[in-house]
Amino acid sequence: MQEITIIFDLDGTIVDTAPDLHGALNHSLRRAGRDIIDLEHVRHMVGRGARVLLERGLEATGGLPESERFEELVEDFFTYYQEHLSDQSRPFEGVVEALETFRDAGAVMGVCTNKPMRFAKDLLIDLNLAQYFKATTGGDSFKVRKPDAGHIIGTLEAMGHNGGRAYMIGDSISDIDAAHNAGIPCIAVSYGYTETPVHKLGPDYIIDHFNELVPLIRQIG
Ligand SMILES: O=C(O)COP(=O)(O)O
Ligand SMILES: [Mg+2]
Repeated sequence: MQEITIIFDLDGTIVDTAPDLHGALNHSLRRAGRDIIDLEHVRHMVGRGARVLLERGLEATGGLPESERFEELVEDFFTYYQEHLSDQSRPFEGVVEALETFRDAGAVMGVCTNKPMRFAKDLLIDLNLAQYFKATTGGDSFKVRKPDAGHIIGTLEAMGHNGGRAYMIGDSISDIDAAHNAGIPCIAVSYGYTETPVHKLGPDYIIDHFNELVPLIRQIG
């Protein structure tokens, strides 16, 4: 494998975070006197960060409250989620093996997520994944975030990218658009949290299981 740089999305791509996001969202919806939402519905709401997730949850259960109340709920949601980041969230099958293989092959790896940085950092530590990544950037690391090219470019810079081959691996339109906006190819996973199937979102390659990633990258270089 030639020297390669790989940027991974987090939620829905390398870690199945939906169960804990679901738990935190329902905690906040109960606080707001709303109905709770089922897991399948919540899976499709993930992708634009925790704040947008809460916004979407409230919109789906009666609408957004006035802004002061909304900010209180955001704070409460963040506090609860911080304490339950890795209760049930686990790496998808094949992820650890692939990261080991890439590391042994000398690939430089990073994480580019729209999740707030403090959650991303703690979650990767909890799951023993932080060791694989040269840099992690969150939805609040820069002035912009995915799908803006600046989030990918900032992540590449933080990884010390030298201009060689780079790939983005993601599950949503934000990942695919961000990669393309930054001029790098995107490999989409088909099992993630997007409502629209990824084949309709224009990725360069699609994998259905993480164990397809190493052979694919070996093949395309
Ligand atoms: O938490 C989110 O909404 C998005 O996170 P992701 O960018 O890692 O998919
Ligand atoms: Mg994602």
